Amino acid sequence: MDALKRQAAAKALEHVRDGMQLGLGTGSTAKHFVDLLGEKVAAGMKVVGVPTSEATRIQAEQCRIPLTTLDVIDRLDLTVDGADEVDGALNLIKGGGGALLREKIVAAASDRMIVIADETKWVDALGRFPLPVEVIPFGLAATQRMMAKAFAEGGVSGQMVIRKGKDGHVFVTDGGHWIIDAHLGRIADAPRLAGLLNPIPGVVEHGLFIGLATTTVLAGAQGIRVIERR
Ligand SMILES: O=C(CO)[C@H](O)[C@H](O)COP(=O)(O)O
Repeated sequence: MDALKRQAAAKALEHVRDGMQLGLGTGSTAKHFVDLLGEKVAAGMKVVGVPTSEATRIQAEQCRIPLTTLDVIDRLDLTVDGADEVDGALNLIKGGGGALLREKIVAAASDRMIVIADETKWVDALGRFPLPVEVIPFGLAATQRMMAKAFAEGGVSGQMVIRKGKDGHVFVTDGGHWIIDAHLGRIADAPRLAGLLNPIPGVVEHGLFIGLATTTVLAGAQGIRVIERR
């Protein structure tokens, strides 16, 4: 599986040109991309990156990839990131690694977003992977009640679990928030559900990435498939 992730990352690297401003994703697949990009930079390629998490920032610094922020530049040419699920419309579930907020800010500031993944991430409908929702701890029960209402209106339901870290404590995001993983099963209309979650005050962001990915690179046993958004 790791070899497939690296293959997808290598394919995405073919889209990187000298002088590009890049969003750098988070997770085990994006980690391969940052590694490979670091090799290009060491060989003389000139790019600048905006990392989507502290983990990626540390990795990119180790790889000596020049970094900047969205306070200094206003647009990115390309973001390359992983995903937990990708559907046929290239809508995504992201946030398995807990970086969904910065990932969405960076993707939204990018002209293009290439999603890199092994083929197990390709799904008919989003939702088997629990939907990460980043929330403010204050008033959590009220937020969860509003989320349950949004889920019901969106035709889904399921358990909401506050994410814990490996140490057993509540997982805290880079932004200081918590994550609720919503076990919804199958989301028939992901754009509609995204629209229902957006206005909830205690919801900082959710892991439905609608209309952001322009390309998906899927690596499988039979080879690499590149799927462009229609
Ligand atoms: O959204 C993410 C992090 O917030 C990741 O991109 C997603 O979880 C996929 O990770 P991996 O490449 O390790 O399977």
